[in-house]
Amino acid sequence: MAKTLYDKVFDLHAVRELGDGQYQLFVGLHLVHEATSPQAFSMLRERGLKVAYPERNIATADHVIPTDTVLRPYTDELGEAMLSELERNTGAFGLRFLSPDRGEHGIVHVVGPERGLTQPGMTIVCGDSHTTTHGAFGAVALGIGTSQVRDVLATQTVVVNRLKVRRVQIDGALGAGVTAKDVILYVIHRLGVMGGVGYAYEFAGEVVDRMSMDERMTLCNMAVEGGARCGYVNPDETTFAALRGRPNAPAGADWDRAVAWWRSVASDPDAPYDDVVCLDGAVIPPMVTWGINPGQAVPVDGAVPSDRDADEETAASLRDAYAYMDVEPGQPVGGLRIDVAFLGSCTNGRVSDFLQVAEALERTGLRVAPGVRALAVPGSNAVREELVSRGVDAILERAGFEFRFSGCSMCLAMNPDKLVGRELCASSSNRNFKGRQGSPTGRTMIMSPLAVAAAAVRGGIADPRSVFGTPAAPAAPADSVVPVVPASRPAPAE
Ligand SMILES: CC(C)[C@H](C(=O)O)[C@@H](O)C(=O)O
Ligand code: SF4
Repeated sequence: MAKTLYDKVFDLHAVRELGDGQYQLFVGLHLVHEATSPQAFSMLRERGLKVAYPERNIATADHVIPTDTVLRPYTDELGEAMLSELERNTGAFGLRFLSPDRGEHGIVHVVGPERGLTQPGMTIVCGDSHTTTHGAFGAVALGIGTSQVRDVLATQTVVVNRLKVRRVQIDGALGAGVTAKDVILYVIHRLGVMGGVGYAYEFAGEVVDRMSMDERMTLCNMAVEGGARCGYVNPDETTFAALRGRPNAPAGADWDRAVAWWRSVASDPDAPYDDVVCLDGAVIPPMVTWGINPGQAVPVDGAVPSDRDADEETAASLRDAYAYMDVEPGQPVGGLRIDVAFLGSCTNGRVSDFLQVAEALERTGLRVAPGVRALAVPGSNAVREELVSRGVDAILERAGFEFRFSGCSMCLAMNPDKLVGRELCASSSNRNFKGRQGSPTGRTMIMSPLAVAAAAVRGGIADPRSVFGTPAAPAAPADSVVPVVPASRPAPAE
């Protein structure tokens, strides 16, 4: 019987059916970070349990680590304490730890793919909602909670519900200057932030087929912001080319066998879907959020929507957003003054994101506007080293960006990188919730890296197509978008 990738991978990993739509699923790869693992390790200790398959559990540090230095001990005491705890836990339980001290660290959703750990046909979990990112490689990748982190450590299995599958088919061609970030903001705006609840999103169609792996990761990263527990793209030649030669990818005869198997897990052409949504790529504009959830987005040359014809619940959430963001219905988003520009995160902190911005800044000679604090934070240390080797750090710094060490940084501000007071931030991250970037009253507008750069140089929200001209920088070649990881130590901070 024809099947989707989701159903094939799910069935191959289902250990047993528990009833009520629940299954015990074997986990191929469990990624661990410092924010959601401490309690899980404590629970193992309390029960005297070991980690069942240590080699299938790999840890990194991302949420709390500072980005202005790599020198230990960190001056931020909480960050230092949480990192030390992760070091202790991974040491005691025999997990591989991608240590900042060896320059191996990075945001969990950046390091998995760049190390070739993320592969098609796998089940991947992590105590982090944006685990959906790994679906870009044709994996079934799910965010889990801390008690499930405990379960996976102890048994390498997790109890999950089987999801329905919605094919989100985007055909046609994107306009010049329109990026994967705009596509996913558009999808979420159209289908709603709760539209994907109960579904896995299979992203497909001509637009997705043409995307690089970096772009597919941006797309899948935010599937969860549209309510989908999992998002994926069927593996194809782009996927295989990106995996070839990576440290943990199969090699030699194993490679050919793996590729044959990876092809076989892709959705069958006649696979049945629970729902299909078809979108035209040509009509997608550069998007920017104006409100307090990722679905409250408009074209960058659009205006804050009115609550006039909205149902009561929507109207209430619109009014909440107007008040928090200090905007009015009908007000154009273009020109809204920003205080901070943040380039980075697991959504858009990869090599091609920074290359695209550097190309635009260098070509136009534009500089960050006075009064704007602009941060460029690579998603991993390997990304940072690749950017430095290409001279991208110098280009960004000449244009007025601070070029930092890698981490989650101001995406969530569980570290010293925070907004202050009512500051408004143009951000390439994925969430614009109230207080998300570290100040309880801080404001976030989500957009593509190019739009962040446009806002940085204009001092306010601006259409990247008019600031930098079109067509925008071509995407980086597919073989360079995810660097093959070096294992060197980061250069010490000045
Ligand atoms: C800290 C972690 C639990 C959280 C998540 O699950 O996504 C964070 O990464 C985020 O982006 O909000
Ligand atoms: S970069 Fe942001 S979204 Fe991604 S894992 Fe870190 S905090 Fe979460």
